[in-house]
Amino acid sequence: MAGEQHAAVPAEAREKHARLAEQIEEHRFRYYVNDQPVVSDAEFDKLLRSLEALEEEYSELRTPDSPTQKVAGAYETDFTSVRHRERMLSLDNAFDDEELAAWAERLAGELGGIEYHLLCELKVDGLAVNLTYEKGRLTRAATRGDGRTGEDITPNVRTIAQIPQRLRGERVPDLVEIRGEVYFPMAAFGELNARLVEAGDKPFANPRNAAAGSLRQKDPRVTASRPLRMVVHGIGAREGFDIARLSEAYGLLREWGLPTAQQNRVVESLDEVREFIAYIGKNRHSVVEHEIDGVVVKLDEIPLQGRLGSTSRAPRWAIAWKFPPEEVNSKLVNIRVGVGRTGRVTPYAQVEPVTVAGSEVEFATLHNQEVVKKKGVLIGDTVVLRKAGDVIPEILGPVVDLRDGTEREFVMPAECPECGTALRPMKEGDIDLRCPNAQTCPAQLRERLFYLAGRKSLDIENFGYVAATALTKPLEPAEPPLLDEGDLFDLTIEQLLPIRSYVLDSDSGLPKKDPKTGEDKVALIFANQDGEPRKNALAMLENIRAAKEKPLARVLTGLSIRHVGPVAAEALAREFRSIDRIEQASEEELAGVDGVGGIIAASLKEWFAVDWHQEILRKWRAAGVRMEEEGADEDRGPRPLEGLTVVVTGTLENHTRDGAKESLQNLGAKVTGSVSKKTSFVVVGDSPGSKYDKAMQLKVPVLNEEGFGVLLAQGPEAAREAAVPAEQ
Ligand SMILES: NC(=O)c1ccc[n+]([C@@H]2O[C@H](COP(=O)([O-])OP(=O)(O)OC[C@H]3O[C@@H](n4cnc5c(N)ncnc54)[C@H](O)[C@@H]3O)[C@@H](O)[C@H]2O)c1
Ligand SMILES: [Zn+2]
Repeated sequence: MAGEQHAAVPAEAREKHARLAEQIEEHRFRYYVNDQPVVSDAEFDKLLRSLEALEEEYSELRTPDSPTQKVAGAYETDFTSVRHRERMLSLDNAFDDEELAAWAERLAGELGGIEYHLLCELKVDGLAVNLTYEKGRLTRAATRGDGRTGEDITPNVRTIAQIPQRLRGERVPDLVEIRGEVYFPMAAFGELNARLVEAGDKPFANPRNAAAGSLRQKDPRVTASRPLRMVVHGIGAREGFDIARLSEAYGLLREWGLPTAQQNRVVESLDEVREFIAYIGKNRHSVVEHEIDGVVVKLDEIPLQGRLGSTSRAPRWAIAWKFPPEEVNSKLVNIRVGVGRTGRVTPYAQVEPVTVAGSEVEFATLHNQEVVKKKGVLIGDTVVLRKAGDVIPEILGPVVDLRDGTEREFVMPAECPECGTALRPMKEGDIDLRCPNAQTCPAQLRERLFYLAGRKSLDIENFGYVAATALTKPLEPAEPPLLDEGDLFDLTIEQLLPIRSYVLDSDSGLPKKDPKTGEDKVALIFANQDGEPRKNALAMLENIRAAKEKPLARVLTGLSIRHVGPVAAEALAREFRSIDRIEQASEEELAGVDGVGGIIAASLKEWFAVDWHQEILRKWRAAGVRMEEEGADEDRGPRPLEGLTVVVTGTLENHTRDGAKESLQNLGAKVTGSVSKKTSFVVVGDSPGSKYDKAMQLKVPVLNEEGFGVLLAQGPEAAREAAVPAEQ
């Protein structure tokens, strides 16, 4: 019989099975014992799936000791092994809706008409732990191990503040096994790796490994120093209490002082499960402080769970919906540095292109040279790359166990990669290094031009990264048409036609490659092959010309004055109505403008004091760029409230908050958000809150809506008469 079955399986399939099984076992060992996996979970899952597919085809290969049939984790380790009273299982997975629906259908079939509920939970990406409480006291904590026996980690678990040593409340049972997940909060992960690297220890590749590695320490004092947390998500053996629904059990667990999840939801239909999955999928990074790799759907009725039972590795009454992986492993090919608009020099990682969370990733930011050090990554490392939603891709950590000695440390360059100027921190003590050549560094100028042409500033169409690069650092002619932004509005088509430059990829900003030669692609940017102007070059010039007429706030934004973004520019333009007036205003006057403040005021003063900035203004003015709002010189009418500072709080009956503010500003008053001794009046409507109390405390005159009317109509003297007298 056995002989016949063997004959049915081709030798290659058998070999492939053995090879895969061995690989899987090795990865499991690295993952569960060393806490240092060398492949991503997605890659691991793929291996396991191929093994399953093979066993699907040749069922003889599905022996009880196949990796597909076991809860992984029967290893000799440094810890004493302990037997769980009830088995700890893994979960079956659903990777698509079809698999989920098939599970739900099977469930309904087996229950044949009995009413039941589904409990949706988050799948916590941590490590499974079993807590045994006897007579309410925590007597043992263990890892899952192979599901029957795990590692005794009691002293380590006792260091986790969130886990009660003693259950509180009235209905504490004689015995209960609590199952849950210990995790490492994402936000604390970088800090831990930085500490490890500094101490010369191996950094962790991701938070899940950090959780496992921190908990499985020989010395519990080390565990105690790590910010581990836990969520409970199940019950094992129990004596002395009975409960009908798992969702109700969680309520009880919470009363006992155990950390249960906040997001669990009981539903009745598969469609509601789908809704929950969709909602969590969308809010994966905002609902909790830990990583989640999916949603677990469980049959809520505990007696019915028993009826369905389990396979050798997983319950039939639950299923795990897996989210697309956000972590992949890739090779760190190089660390390059980029120069930003303000000259800040930032290292960034270039990895072998990989697809993660639906998009291809080739670059990840590294922020500064200290971050590179703290992450402990070396050029040539295999690294764990994370792309979470719309967030910029990030390197979590290196896979240290794959190093072969050829990796090298990143060295921050001493000179600007674009203009060769020696880099330095702007202020003493700054971590960030900058290229001090703000005026003509092609990188900084390119970024400024790109910003100036952007939607928040002058919004110049046909003027993108390619044009900005070509105008600041062409390959030909040797002298670029723009050495700073001063000549922007004087550009002519004759200047543009001969420019040859790299053809940049709009995503990466790097030169495209010529498919034939493999070299960086170089071309005429503004002219076609016959040397005639391209349509979009002419359009760009036309749009630059038209931009001269844009409102003052946009022109101000386009000057790339530090901290002066569109909002501050708007406030400045509204208040002063011309660049000259802004320049002439004192630092105090500038700082007093709502939406401006001290930092921006100082930055403006600094900016106007620089010669080449003045030269830009001179050239722009000569070219006809708008330097003042229309009617700026006309009489603005009387300003009877000039010099007053007013706070408006609470709801007014006859004015909106903005309306009240505007009326005050039109009459020359300054409107601020917080009450101080310098405040002239506080206008209060209904439910005014703490600002009213503050006004009373500081004895600032308080106006009700009627008093506010007096202020607008008759001025401060009359308003003071109408003010609510402050408490003495
Ligand atoms: N990268 C590697 O080399 C490597 C090696 C081995 C395993 N792994 C990874 O480990 C995982 C496989 O481990 P597994 O067998 O534990 O399966 P699993 O992680 O897919 O699911 C089972 C586990 O989910 C946990 N869980 C989290 N939230 C839960 C909840 N709300 N309710 C119930 N259980 C919950 C439980 O602890 C349970 O043991 C996979 O993600 C796999 O990729 C990776
Ligand atoms: Zn430079």
